[in-house]
Amino acid sequence: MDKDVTASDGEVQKEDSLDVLQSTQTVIKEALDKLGYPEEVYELLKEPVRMLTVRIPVRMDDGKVKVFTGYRAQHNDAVGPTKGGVRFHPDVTMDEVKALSIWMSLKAGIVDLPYGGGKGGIVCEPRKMSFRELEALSRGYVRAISQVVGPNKDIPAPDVFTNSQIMAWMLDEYSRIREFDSPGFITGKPLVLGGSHGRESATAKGVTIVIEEAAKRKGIKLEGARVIIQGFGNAGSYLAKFMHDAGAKIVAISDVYGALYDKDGLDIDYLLDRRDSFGTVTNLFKDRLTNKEMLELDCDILVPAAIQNQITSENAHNIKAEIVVEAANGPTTLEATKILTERGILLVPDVLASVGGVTVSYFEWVQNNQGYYWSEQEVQEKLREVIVKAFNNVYNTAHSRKVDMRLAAYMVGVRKMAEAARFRGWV
Ligand SMILES: NC(=O)c1ccc[n+]([C@@H]2O[C@H](COP(=O)([O-])OP(=O)(O)OC[C@H]3O[C@@H](n4cnc5c(N)ncnc54)[C@H](O)[C@@H]3O)[C@@H](O)[C@H]2O)c1
Repeated sequence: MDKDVTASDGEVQKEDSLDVLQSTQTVIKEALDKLGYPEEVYELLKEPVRMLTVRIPVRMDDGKVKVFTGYRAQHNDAVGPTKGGVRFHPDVTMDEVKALSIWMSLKAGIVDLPYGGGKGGIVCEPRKMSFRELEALSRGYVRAISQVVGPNKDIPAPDVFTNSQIMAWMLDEYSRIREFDSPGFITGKPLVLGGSHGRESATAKGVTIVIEEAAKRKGIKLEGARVIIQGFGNAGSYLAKFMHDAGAKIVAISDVYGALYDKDGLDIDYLLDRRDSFGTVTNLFKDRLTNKEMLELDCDILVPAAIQNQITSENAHNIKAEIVVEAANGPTTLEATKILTERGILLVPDVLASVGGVTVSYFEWVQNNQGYYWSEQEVQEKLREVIVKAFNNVYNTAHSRKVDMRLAAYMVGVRKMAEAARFRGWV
């Protein structure tokens, strides 16, 4: 069975998140070694500098109090304040939050933002909670972490199952506690509360730009290119739309229920129209493939945009794509990365491919700080500039240092943080 993000088997999920932390640490170690940093730098960067666990009591609609567990990890603040999303999910674990905070540091380094990485999570089942309960939980979380967050300390954002409404409640709670309006405390806000144009589709826009750059390197024209996208949620659905608009042929898409395939290209507008708010649509069709079958179909570009551990040593030999772009976090194992690279497939790793979200979050924070707001076009132009530069930097590092794209991305991502820590006299 696919390991679902909604899997109820807590043990399996815990093992997965430990794997994610361990494999992240493995690549960080390799990157620091390649860059010639001593062991103490790795000792500092292998774990967050600060990890807070909080208990949040919430009076539920039935009158009883339920106490939720939440986390906030701050990986490293040598470069600047930490930044990263808060996820609401029943399977959130401390190790997962730690690993995700490290990834945020790497992403910030790759796009050269003045941040370190942070991440938060609350163990809860938001799909079974009322609006009122979600508001109370969001406000309770901010009260519990208010001492360690702030516009110049640690800046939260949306993540899995959190959205602009939740960011608005969190902003309001923080502003009440501090007794002044501080829109730069959180990003991913509604536009009327200081949100940025282009934030919602930023991740998919970033992935689209990365695909354009990767396609150029492989001599593939996007017009008519055959694309497979796993996952039809926020990332996958916007991406399908952008790629479709760019003239690519989306031959397959999938969600948790299965995959749809048409070698002549799917009707993306129709599927977007029928998709529900959880990113599912394939359950409306009888003729479905499994996710596993879909990943091995013939195509030019494959984009895993759903969950982790999808391309492993078991199926990496059967992937037909020339380019694999990881829109999801951790969809390819380290073993599979090696296999794909040896086969000449251009793999764009998650820490590079999905930087669009944090980049536009940064733009939002900058606009909040200066109190001057940009047009959609300005946001898009600045995003393209940042992502093209980051892609070139990683691609060139991979070639000049003769390493795979994942290790190259980690080398680029970790360098600024390590240097900043050194200049500060920490290591
Ligand atoms: N949305 C963002 O801004 C953003 C930013 C960075 C990284 N990501 C990563 O992209 C991935 C998708 O995020 P999202 O925001 O689109 O999530 P989402 O919850 O909106 O959508 C997830 C999609 O994956 C599908 N899915 C769930 N379990 C599956 C399974 N076992 N097999 C196949 N499909 C499955 C769901 O049906 C849905 O279509 C995640 O790994 C996330 O961490 C997202």
